[in-house]
Amino acid sequence: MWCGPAVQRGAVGAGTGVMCRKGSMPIPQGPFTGRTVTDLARELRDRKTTSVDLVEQALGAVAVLDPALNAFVTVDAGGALEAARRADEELSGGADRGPLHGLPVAVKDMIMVAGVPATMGSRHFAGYVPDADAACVTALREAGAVVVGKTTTHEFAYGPTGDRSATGPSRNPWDPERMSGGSSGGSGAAVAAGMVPLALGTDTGGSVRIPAAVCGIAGFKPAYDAIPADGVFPLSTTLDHVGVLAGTPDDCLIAYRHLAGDGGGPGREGTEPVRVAWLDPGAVFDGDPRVTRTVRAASGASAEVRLSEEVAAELRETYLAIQSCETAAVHAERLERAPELFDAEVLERLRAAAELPGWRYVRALEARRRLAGTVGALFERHDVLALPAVPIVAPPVGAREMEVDGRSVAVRPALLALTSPWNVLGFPALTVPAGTVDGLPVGLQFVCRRGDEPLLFEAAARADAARTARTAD
Ligand SMILES: NC(=O)C[C@H](N)C(=O)O
Repeated sequence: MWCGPAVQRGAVGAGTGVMCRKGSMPIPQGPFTGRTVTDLARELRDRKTTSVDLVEQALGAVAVLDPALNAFVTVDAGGALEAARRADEELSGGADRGPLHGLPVAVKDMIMVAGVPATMGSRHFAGYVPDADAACVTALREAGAVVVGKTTTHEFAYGPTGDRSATGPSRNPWDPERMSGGSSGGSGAAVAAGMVPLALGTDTGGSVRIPAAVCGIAGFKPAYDAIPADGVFPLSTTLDHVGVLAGTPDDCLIAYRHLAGDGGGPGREGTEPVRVAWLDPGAVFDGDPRVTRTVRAASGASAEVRLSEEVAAELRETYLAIQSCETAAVHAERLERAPELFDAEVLERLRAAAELPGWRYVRALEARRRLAGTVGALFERHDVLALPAVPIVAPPVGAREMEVDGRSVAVRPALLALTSPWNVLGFPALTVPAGTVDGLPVGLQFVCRRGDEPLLFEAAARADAARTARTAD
């Protein structure tokens, strides 16, 4: 029997012993598989579990499952158990901090957690221990969540493949020979394998949505700066976004409301149906037609829009120019002083980035303003755009070319093609599971304008309900 991580309830720690197989590969089912944040919050309030118990389940799952997946760089068992004990005391004393209170969460290793090593996936930061929490970690702690550890990132988050990290590649729970995506690949694998119910990631060109899509979970990149990035190591400061990975879009929304500087914005007021338009990905990237078909069928779109080839090309070039110049600025001293400490592929990208002339950056900033108007106009008649998050299934770990529909496709541009435009424009974008192709998950991405997040989540909830109904048939 072959079944995905989200199909069955937890084996590890829950004692059911469920392990699914594809070929000879065991598919892990951790204790949080199929348990939503709302389920866990109810279990805690009904005294069916405690935060200490949930944290012990997470730690147990990491011990059993992580050797095959490499989702975690650092596990803070002592700190987590202590925080869980405090959470239990507060809850039993009636001090309820809301749905995240007492829940174990994981944090990408680009985000600072006080007293816990932060490597950014790089040998440059071996032994570095920050002394303060990032703002998003403070917000999680204020919501009562318990940080159990730090997750694997592509070195300095500079790569969507998640397989170039000082501590080795993170692997996909659906098939550990495949990538879990990047750069928040550890967060994707940790949630998809049910080791934790929720994880933080960062997304500069797709790094939350890519792992979420290829690991079959939900991933939300909010509007630019909606979650403050203080205490997050930069990749490209005007493209970097902090985001959330979880089992369902609803869980992402719950976390987002606690993380957003503005409290997550207003709820939805109108009762009009959400107008969802399919954004034909063809002009942007020629991907796997089976992925496009599967995602489209799940989208609930009632109209179709296209970007011109020129606009698609301008979005791509703008993204690359802005990211290259900004990341070259972040790493200029390291590149000069200790280039040998970088992974070879990351070094090659950084060197190429540093070659780009300054006028390209200025032009790209101008283009970004123009593009916001052009693409923003699509939202005059539609509330939400739907498109695949990633136009191919998870490539094998280490692959840089992959056969797609009888052609050879370059993996990195393929992974980034449909997610990076929304970093350039700063629009909120959410991916949800949309089914499988070749037994591997594919993600459906919804995009909206800043302020329309309630519509985005409503469109996603509908697609999710339809998918769950289909799965149950
Ligand atoms: N961090 C990411 O979103 C990936 C990065 N933008 C890249 O180009 O590799």
